[in-house]
Amino acid sequence: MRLRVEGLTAGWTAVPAVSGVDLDIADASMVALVGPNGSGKSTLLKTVYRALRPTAGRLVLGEADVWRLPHRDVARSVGVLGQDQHGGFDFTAREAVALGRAPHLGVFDRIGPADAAVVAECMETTGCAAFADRPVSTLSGGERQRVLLARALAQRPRLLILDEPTNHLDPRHQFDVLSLVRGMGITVIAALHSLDLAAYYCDTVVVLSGGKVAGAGAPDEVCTPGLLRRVFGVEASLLPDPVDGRPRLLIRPATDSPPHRAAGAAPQENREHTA
Ligand SMILES: Nc1ncnc2c1ncn2[C@@H]1O[C@H](COP(=O)(O)OP(=O)(O)OP(=O)(O)O)[C@@H](O)[C@H]1O
Repeated sequence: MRLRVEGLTAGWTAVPAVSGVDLDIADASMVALVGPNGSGKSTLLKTVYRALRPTAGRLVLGEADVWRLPHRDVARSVGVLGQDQHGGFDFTAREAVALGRAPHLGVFDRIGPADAAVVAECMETTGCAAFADRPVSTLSGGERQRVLLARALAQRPRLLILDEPTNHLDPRHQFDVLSLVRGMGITVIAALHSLDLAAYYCDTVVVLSGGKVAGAGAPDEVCTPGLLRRVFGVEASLLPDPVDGRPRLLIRPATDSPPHRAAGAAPQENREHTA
């Protein structure tokens, strides 16, 4: 589903956290939203899934203004894995994932066999089936993250919003989650802290800096050493992956960063005591 962001301004105080943002996100594309801490990534995503009303501008999903659509229509179209979601700690993992079917049920409907099949499939593809009957409160951070993703997928969204989806995940599960959503043929917008994963998996990288778009486009157009130095204060090299040729980003500290201390070296102030 195509999403157009037009002159979007939003925030929490008189000073907007994002301002004047224009983006045109193509149907079925995978977009990484990157930027330093506090640059406005979550704020922007919240305006899309209607957790924060913009103070100016529009979000057009397909042909409709997101903020004029009935709440239920948005819930049916937009799946969310948010940064501060809880996911039903009192429920089992299967029950928590089944909550994703709610927008598709009538007020008095109970989950039917077709819904149960969707829930089972989403748990399987996200690797949650093994702990389907365990209470969410007993799961590890990474297991819980996968349950929340399964719940978002159980909505069968046409736009999937992921706010730091790789948080808590080991490397294998980070790859699995991003490969999975990339292969679904739906529009995905993911706030990511790993610039390397952003470049490797996404069609488009959007860089936010101070609430404004500092760059947007294909990874090799946007992830340039100059832009990444300016926005993140790091040195970066974009190289083709030696195996599959896709873009990889090597990041190192900027030359003016505090000096790197060798692993295992005692901090200066402790040395006298340990000598
Ligand atoms: N609920 C809130 N109330 C007040 N200010 C907020 C709130 N949420 C975010 N902010 C502020 O808005 C700005 C943008 O925050 P936001 O969470 O969008 O950044 P982010 O790019 O997602 O950051 P991070 O990478 O640290 O998650 C920050 O200055 C932040 O302190």
